[in-house]
Amino acid sequence: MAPTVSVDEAALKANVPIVISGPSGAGKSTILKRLFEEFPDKFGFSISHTTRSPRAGEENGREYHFVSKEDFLDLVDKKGFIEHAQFGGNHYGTSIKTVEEIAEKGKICILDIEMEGVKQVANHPTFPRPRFLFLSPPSMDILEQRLRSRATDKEEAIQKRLNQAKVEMEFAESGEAPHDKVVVNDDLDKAYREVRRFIIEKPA
Ligand SMILES: Nc1ncnc2c1ncn2[C@@H]1O[C@H](COP(=O)(O)OP(=O)(O)OP(=O)(O)O)[C@@H](O)[C@H]1O
Repeated sequence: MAPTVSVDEAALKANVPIVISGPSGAGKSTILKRLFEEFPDKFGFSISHTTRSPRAGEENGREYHFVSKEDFLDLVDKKGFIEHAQFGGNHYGTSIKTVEEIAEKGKICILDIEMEGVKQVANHPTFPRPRFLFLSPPSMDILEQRLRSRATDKEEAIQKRLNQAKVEMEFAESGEAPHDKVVVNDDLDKAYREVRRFIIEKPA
């Protein structure tokens, strides 16, 4: 058994990371963009590791930390990822070190993670529990309208996202979900204020 990587618990407790999740199209990017614009120095957005090759214009350490499959799997063994997954033959993961370095700079790390990753973070053996925020669309119909008007996906991709959204909503409503707060993104300004309050105001 490989030894597990060490964790800077003090830094992660002083600046508790925030995990934001929610179906594709719920508005996570829109709300986070606003938050980073309003507070340019307060947050860090974690950069993932991947085994896929860099695309033209991508830089190691900017879009991703590009690593070999061997190094990736070695870090998996050492429990060095708070969550990781495989898509299309490539591995992707969020390392403890990346999140920790943001906390050590006195910033709050914001993690935009999908449902399976959320489960892994919540069940990680050594990583201190972050705070979990779920962003929900007001309804499936409105989610569908937003995905269509975003106009970034083909029909098949939209159907896939909607099916996955149902699974995510069911999980969020189940007792197993770790979410500390659910924000419904109906009116964008209102949802933004709720997200900001949750993120900025630490729990008592
Ligand atoms: N409250 C809102 N009212 C109307 N439209 C909204 C609202 N919030 C977000 N949108 C729009 O919905 C679309 C989806 O939002 P966004 O891309 O931020 O979702 P996301 O959760 O980041 O999705 P993904 O996980 O696929 O990146 C965008 O076109 C955005 O402008």
